[in-house]
Amino acid sequence: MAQARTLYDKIWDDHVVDQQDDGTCLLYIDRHLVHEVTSPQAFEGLRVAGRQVRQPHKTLAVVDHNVPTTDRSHGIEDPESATQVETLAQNARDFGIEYYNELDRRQGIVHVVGPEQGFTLPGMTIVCGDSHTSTHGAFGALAHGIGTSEVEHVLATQTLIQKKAKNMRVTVDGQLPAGVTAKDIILAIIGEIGTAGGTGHVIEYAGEAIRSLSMEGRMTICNMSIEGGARAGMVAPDEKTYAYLKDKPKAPKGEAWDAAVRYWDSLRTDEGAFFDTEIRLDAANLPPIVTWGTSPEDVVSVTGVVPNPDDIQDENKRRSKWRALEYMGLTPGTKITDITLDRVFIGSCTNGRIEDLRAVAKVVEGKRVAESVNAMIVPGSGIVKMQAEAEGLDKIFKAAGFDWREPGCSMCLAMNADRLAPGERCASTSNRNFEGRQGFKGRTHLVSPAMAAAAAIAGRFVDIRTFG
Ligand SMILES: CC(C)[C@H](C(=O)O)[C@@H](O)C(=O)O
Ligand code: SF4
Repeated sequence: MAQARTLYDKIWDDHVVDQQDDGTCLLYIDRHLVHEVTSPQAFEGLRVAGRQVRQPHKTLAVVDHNVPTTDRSHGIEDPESATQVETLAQNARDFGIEYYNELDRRQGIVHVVGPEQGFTLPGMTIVCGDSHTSTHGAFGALAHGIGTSEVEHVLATQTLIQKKAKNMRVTVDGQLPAGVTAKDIILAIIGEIGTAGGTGHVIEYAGEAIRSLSMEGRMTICNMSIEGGARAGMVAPDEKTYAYLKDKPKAPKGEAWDAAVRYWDSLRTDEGAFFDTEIRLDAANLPPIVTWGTSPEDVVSVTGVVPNPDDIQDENKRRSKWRALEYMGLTPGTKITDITLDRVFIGSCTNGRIEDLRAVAKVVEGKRVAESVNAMIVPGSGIVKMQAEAEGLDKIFKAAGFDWREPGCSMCLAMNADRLAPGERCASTSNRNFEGRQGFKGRTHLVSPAMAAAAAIAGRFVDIRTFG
């Protein structure tokens, strides 16, 4: 009998082109996503070497990080952003790659766009010069970020040099309580394993709570795998995956679809397959989570208090957590629900999809954003924006006092004009709370969309389970 294999093993085996004695492999890459930040030198490298893109139709380019989220119909004012965007446009033209520019409805954050177009499919190897490429693993794909020199390598050869990672399984049993979401699951996992917990591993998320999640929820989970140190995260494909992908523009059609589904059905971890590391969590016990520090592992229940770093044994860790508290302007023992906010950011490739916006609308409908808070909602893509507007969500947001923007990465990392002022405190649905992430000396608390929405209304953190 053939050896039992994990989902990761199966996709890996199906893509190995060559293997060296030391385990170094050449892996075939099915899909390559390209954005404006990590691609300019890669294209320049091709030019210098006089090379072409090996398979242009397996490559898709989109601008997301630098674009302003205000009206772009009259061009981009900021000269640096304009150059970045124009460079990608030129590279796409020169190398014959499909490109969604800032005025294209299909434009958006690369990790929202791929699945939305059916460019992302189960069983594929997917790369992008961006760490949150792990998002696409929600479809049962092997998807991860690569560096700029690797972007050049993939453009030129449609392959990548890789060594196989270890297998890790995170099983989330039980059912999520009302008000607790995929975002809380992944923050809880990172809180448990730490930001280095997944190092050297590809994580497969399994269990009842994961199966119950929508594709959007699974994307939120896989998106933050990288924050737990893993190379990639994945969820085995199932009927929900197929329902999401069916009729997407680039998904297979007719008989090709049926054949694809038959293959996708084989992408399950076999009974008895080996995992180097196993973690188990019960969804039923999870509260809504808020981060208090400058690492995604700094998590606490909304009902809790800011922890005291003096309770930490390890001296280095104790010091770094004190530094985090100082940066965040917080004192141990402060109730999370006593923390007031200046800004709220709803968006990003973690939580900028339609389901996230629906969750926000449900919380804020008929209410007003607190006087002291400036709150913005940035849809993950033009398609998300259109869908939200078709459902009238934009009206609910604007009536409540939210700023409704054009799609892009925006204040997730503040590469455009959307940023925190020094000292400003923000509830954010994004994935990183590092120092300066949302603007110099800005203070970020990571939360779910519903928690961010409630915080915007209350002007401070509130427990979404009892908010109304
Ligand atoms: C700019 C890009 C390289 C970066 C990443 O790799 O993740 C960004 O998307 C981020 O989220 O920090
Ligand atoms: S939304 Fe944020 S995390 Fe996602 S790709 Fe853009 S900058 Fe990176």
